[in-house]
Amino acid sequence: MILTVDVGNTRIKAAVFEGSTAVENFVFEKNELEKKIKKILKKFQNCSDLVVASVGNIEKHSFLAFEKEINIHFLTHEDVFPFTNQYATPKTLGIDRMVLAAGATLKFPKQNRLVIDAGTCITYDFIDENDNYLGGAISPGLRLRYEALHNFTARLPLLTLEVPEHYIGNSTKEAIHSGVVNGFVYEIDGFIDEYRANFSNFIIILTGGDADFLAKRLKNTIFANSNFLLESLNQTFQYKIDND
Ligand SMILES: Nc1ncnc2c1ncn2[C@@H]1O[C@H](COP(=O)(O)OP(=O)(O)O)[C@@H](O)[C@H]1O
Ligand SMILES: CC(C)(COP(=O)(O)O)[C@@H](O)C(=O)NCCC(=O)O
Ligand SMILES: [K+]
Repeated sequence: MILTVDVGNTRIKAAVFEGSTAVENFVFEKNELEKKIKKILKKFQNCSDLVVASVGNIEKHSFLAFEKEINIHFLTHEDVFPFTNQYATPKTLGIDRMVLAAGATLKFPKQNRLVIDAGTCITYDFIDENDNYLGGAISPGLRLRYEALHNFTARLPLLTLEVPEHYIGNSTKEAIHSGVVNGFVYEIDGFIDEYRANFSNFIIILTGGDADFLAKRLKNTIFANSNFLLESLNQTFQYKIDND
């Protein structure tokens, strides 16, 4: 069994895999890391490897306490990936984006793929049918948009997610909800339309903490898979074993 851990900028997601099946999923905060991992390893004593992708402020040493119990693989851009990286700054490419790109490449061979991860940030990653990773986009995620409006103005309240009644917001609150939620949805539909206009035959993978919320609201029909990053981590690790 493999324990996969995704350290994002908001929270930590983990899953135990038996082959390609996620047996159990976990979500927790950064300050709970050691306690939670300990608990998971106690429950799943057959776990042989722990595979981590971190873009948060959690480094390899945070896992050293488990070194005696389990093999630790803290992925970096120096690991083997199943695509050709054409990003101009490959060393600064987020490891989460590399893992998503690897998962998309392995799971959907010989086609263009667009991965959209709606987490703290929205990331767009495009891998063409010849397995070239071309890049994509980074923009603020849903909660970040609400927080930014409040943090960088004098008069805007901090609101939490509510679906706007109308695109014409008729109060401060409604205007903010419309700007954040509709802006979020229009942005993603706009990007998808742009890719569609330029590439035929491509698959879209939608993931991240806001994926389910989004999937229902996009003009484009896409199925959300909020487990795609953890599944991709599991697959990237298998690929690393086979190709190292
Ligand atoms: N319980 C929750 N705590 C925090 N964010 C949540 C929660 N449920 C849904 N979200 C949404 O998930 C987004 C963060 O997604 P996530 O994939 O966890 O981020 P990251 O991978 O960057 O840590 C936020 O924009 C927020 O709207
Ligand atoms: C863009 C990100 C902050 C997204 O993080 P997340 O929303 O998954 O927490 C992360 O992938 C990152 O730090 N990237 C480095 C810059 C780049 O990918 O080019
Ligand atoms: K993201």
